Amino acid sequence: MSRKASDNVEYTLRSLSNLMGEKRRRQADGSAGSGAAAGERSLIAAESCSSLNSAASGGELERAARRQFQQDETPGFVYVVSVFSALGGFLFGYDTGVVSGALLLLKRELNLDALWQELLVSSTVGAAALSALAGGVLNGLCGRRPCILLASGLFTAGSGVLAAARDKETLLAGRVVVGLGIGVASMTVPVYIAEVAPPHLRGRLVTINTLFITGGQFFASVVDGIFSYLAKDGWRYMLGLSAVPAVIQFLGFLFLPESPRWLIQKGQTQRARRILSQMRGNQAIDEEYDSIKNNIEEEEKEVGAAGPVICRMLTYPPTRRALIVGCGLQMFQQLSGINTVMYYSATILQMSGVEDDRLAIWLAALTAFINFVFTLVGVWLVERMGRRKLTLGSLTGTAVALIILASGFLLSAQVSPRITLNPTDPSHQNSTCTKYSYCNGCMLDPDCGLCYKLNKSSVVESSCIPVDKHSTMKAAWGRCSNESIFKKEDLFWAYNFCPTPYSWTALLGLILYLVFFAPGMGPMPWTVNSEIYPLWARSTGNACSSGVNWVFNVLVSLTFLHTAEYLTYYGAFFLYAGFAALGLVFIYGCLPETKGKKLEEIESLFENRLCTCGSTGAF
Ligand SMILES: O[C@H]1[C@H](O)[C@@H](O)[C@H](O)[C@@H](O)[C@H]1O
Repeated sequence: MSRKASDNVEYTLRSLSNLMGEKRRRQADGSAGSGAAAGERSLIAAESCSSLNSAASGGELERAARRQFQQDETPGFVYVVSVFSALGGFLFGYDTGVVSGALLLLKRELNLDALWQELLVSSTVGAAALSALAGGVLNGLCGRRPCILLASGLFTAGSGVLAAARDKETLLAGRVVVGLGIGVASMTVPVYIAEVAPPHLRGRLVTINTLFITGGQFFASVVDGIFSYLAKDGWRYMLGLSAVPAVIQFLGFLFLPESPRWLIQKGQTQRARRILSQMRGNQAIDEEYDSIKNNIEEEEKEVGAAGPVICRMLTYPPTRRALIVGCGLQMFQQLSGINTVMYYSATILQMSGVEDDRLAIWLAALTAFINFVFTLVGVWLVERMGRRKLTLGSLTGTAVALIILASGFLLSAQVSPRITLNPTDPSHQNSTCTKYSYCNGCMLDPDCGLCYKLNKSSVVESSCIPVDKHSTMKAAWGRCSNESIFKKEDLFWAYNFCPTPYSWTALLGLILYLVFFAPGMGPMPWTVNSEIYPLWARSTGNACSSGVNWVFNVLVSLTFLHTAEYLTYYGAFFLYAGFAALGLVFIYGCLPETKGKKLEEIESLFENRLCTCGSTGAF
């Protein structure tokens, strides 16, 4: 740095600290009239900014100084608004997570077959995909606040219908309504938080939404655990409980404000100014307000306002690139298999030697807890490491963990115990279970399980028997058909897994997977999408990318069992590892760093050709 430049920097920092001292003094005096003070503050900000601009390392320094200037000034109101919005994330997590436990009870009480169970799970995710897409139009037309109110209204209505349902058709209707709420919330909440947050806190506050998603999933698994002991009507509590946070959010948002950025776009400038200054406390808002306003005007000049937003997005290169990056991130999040791993976690843990089947539901809670705690690590890291490094690091770890997980299944398959006994079915019914000579084939058949004894640690006297239709915890007939008797006789029943000495490898893979996935690949796709689109394209961009997330969520979960049947479990997890590796290449090449930038500055990051980020030397 030249002498002149460093003098300049020093001068700038000194004047800034003087200004801050001055400002604090004035606050303590409490003497300045608010109007005059605001005017002065604007001048101060303008002055500090213009001198900063002339500094040698201009942009970077300006941002650092601005951050310092603003750090302890963020009013609590921004946090309150963010937490109330993130209740949408909590409901998203709760309602997607709670259904597995509820189904265990429902299938017995309402005699649900496999198709209906599948319908009750996928209808919600399918409805979420559709409403996330429709949410783009609603957000653009009505604003963020009415959409959040609509989502919490849908959550409340849906949980009411579910709790009171008398038949499976009503249950299906309730699950669809809840799904519609999830879709709208999943695309609106991150956008709203990003628009009200100051730049230096934006990543952290939006990531809190994902923390609430994983928190909701964890809470759901605990509720599932508690109410699973209540065989009659336990599911009503499980499904109905989400009405509580939904009502709280609805009531809260009756009093919370609209996004100032949306208001400026709609020409409601007075209201926007008032809300912005409420969000920024005693800081000068003129600079931010002007930059948002100028940006909107420039965007309209550059891109025009005619035609559907999605067409304008696709024909304007920076937004087209942002859309590819946003949708790609969401696609790779789901293709890395998070929801399969979560869903399958109880079995993986059982494989590793946990024998008590009652524990299965609590083991799922443990997995959800690890996911939650490590999302918290993401909240802590996002403003330190930045989005790019965090996502790259997280996906690398996720890919390695998937390879370990897959190897665990592979090793287990290779030493899969032989089936030594072939007892005949007392009712002489035809079953596929008798055709398997190794446990591995028996475990992959959803209709069969392994009944065996242990001699030291090796499996002896093993047979592949049809599973009981009402409970996967016991066999339909024979030695393992009565839980209390077979446990006394030192017999074991394995459904969906094979007892092998390598099971711990899968357990290690599972834990590593969550530890790496949760801080980065879990939250970053949502966080990055909330900030990479210019205002005119933000609702549509987020609607599309959330839609992609939900569509791939359905695809991956629905195809898992078939994939496992064709490729076996280790094949399925190697496939996810392959997707994660592809995702790494994509993210390395295409994801720019958005940390600390104003939303209005981010568009410029997509001005260069797509996938040139890796060549700029930024990790
Ligand atoms: O970011 C979230 C989070 O990682 C959840 O745990 C997962 O279930 C969702 O599919 C994902 O979108």
